[in-house]
Amino acid sequence: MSSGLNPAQLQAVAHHGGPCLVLAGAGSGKTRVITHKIARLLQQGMVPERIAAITFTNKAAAEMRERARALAGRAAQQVLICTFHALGVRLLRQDGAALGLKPQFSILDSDDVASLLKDCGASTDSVTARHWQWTISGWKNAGLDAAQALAQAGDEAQRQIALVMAKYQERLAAYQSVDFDDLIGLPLALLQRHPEVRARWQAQLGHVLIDEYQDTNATQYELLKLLVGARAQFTAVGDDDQSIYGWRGATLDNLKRLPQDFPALQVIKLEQNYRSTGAILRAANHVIAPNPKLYPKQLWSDLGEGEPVRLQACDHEEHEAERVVARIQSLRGPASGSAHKAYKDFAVLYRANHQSRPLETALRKAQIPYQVSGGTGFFERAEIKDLCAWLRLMANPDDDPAFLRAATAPKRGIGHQTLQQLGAFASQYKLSLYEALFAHSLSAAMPARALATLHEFGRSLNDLQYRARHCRGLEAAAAFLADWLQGIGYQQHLLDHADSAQQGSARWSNVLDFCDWMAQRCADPAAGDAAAPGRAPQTMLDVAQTVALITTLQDRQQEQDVVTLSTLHAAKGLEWPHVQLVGVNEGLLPMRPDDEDAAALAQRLQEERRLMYVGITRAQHTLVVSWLKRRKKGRETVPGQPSRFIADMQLDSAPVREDPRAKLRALRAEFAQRAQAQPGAGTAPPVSP
Ligand SMILES: Nc1ncnc2c1ncn2[C@@H]1O[C@H](COP(=O)(O)OP(=O)(O)OP(=O)(O)O)[C@@H](O)[C@H]1O
Ligand SMILES: [Mg+2]
Repeated sequence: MSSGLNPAQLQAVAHHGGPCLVLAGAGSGKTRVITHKIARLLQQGMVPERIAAITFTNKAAAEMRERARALAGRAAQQVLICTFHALGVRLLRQDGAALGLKPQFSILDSDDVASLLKDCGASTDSVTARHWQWTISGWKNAGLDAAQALAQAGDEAQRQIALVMAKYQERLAAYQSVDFDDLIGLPLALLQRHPEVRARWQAQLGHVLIDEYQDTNATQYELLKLLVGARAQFTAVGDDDQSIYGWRGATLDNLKRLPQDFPALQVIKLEQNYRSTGAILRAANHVIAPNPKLYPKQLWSDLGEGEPVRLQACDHEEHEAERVVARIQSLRGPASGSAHKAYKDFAVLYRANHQSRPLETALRKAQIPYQVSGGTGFFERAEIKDLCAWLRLMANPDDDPAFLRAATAPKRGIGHQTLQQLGAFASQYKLSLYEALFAHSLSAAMPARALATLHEFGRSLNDLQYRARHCRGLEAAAAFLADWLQGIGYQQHLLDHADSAQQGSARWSNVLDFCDWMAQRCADPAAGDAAAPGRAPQTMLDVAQTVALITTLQDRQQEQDVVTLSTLHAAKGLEWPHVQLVGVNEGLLPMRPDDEDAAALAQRLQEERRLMYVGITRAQHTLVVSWLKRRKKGRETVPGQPSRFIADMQLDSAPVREDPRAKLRALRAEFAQRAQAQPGAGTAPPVSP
């Protein structure tokens, strides 16, 4: 079990009888320490239920469970491996009664919270409402209740928010509901106020392990302290350079506090990176260098220099997406070749969710299977599926699944029964639904009113198709799209069916984004189409045909071998052989809100820099970084600048000669491992700093 661990990792795994912190850079095997330590504890006879391992995401938890099972067999399945929030649920379901919470309490998601806040008097304007929601969440994360928030409110606006918070908390209690912040805050209150519950949990947990410790927030830290108690049997692993959740209240102070709060803390540093080639690691080290150092560390790799990191300047998002696809296709090589690579070896990472849309479009066109991690894929969104159904029908009126969806999105008086009757008629005469619509004998098969609504739908489709065929140029396209959406009342439909104003406007903004893309495709190059210079203008019908092509591909969701598209945040802790970072532009990464003061901005930039570091260090063998010469800003297209982080990577710097100490370290590690393998061997020598 100790095989595949270097001496420092082994030291962390073997450390027993007190608190342990592994502090190390990306790819140095911190997560590996956790899985091996779970296995070691089980091997030493600890009951699985007494071990808890806390990860940052459900995905990371699933992966850790899998790895632990591979190492330790079935016993690992009983180990509690979950996120802080899932642990909170466990605590509350088991012992929440002490706080007046029934075991079957419900958990509100962010949209539920938004609408409940609105009921409690929060602003109905979506931007302000979001600000209120964030403020309340921030207070709750800082451990403040409504009365404390009111007492420390700096101005009238804050007082208003605190008053709404008080109502909101009352309603939550009345509805037996909790929000995400409560999943940490309430268990903390539970353990603080009820010594007998606290003692029981402390006795139950033999060892607690925490991955990505740098991203815990103050409340999570307090909860952890109460869970481990004075015995402090825990192992935390983390990297201050990868702290990327400051915006959600995570604080690096937790790293500083650990040695103060636990004087017996054993700190172990890992320095060898097992993930990335020298070229990739060097770029990562250069990028993070300007940030202030909490704990200095020097990462090295003996995987060789590898391929240079490639930089690409792209004309615009679509161009970038095409190059991403081309690279995947060329690296994958012929399916039969020895160098053939799987789709799952590739990841494309970006700063913000909305950046997935052009990538998804290009991957679909090239029939490359992908999954969007950390969010819903653009083409999976209900509103985009609705619009695509209409477009598919314009391209091919005989597309029955599209007919069924478009006929009811939005609802226009065509009921379930009418569609069933139409379907029965169509299959009897071997017609498509659309063809059946205009068949003479249909009138005998269905009531006149139903027939009239169906005919009206058919006529509006015909009309759209006719207009789409003749629609060319940006202005005509914009007018076509506006008329279409207005004609079917789509914006109202979204607002009526959203759980909150915020959700409705987010969906509408996706629709507008999609419309922008379509309009650009129809743009007349003579009119200066910035997004697609040199491309022939298309009619709206051509665009509809492209959409039909890319959205009717068979559903590849179930496939395992897929390219990953992910935000940088959701990529934390993961690794892929081939990584492309896209949209590495000033204004995108670093992302820059306008309304911050200088001090906040400096903090923000440090966090964005860590995010870039996280992105680079996901790559094992190859890394491509691209930026856009023209990028979208809201609804406009503006000239793009490469991110400052690109210059900081110093891609043209000569490869440094391998640190001569690296070889010595590797030798020493090998020696230590051999010594371990010898019967009767002593403990591993301590690792030099
Ligand atoms: N001693 C080792 N020998 C061989 N491979 C190792 C060793 N330690 C770690 N690895 C491998 O290196 C890669 C990175 O390890 P791991 O994911 O545990 O690093 P990490 O420090 O948790 O990274 P991150 O900071 O990105 O979360 C994994 O593929 C892992 O299997
Ligand atoms: Mg990790």
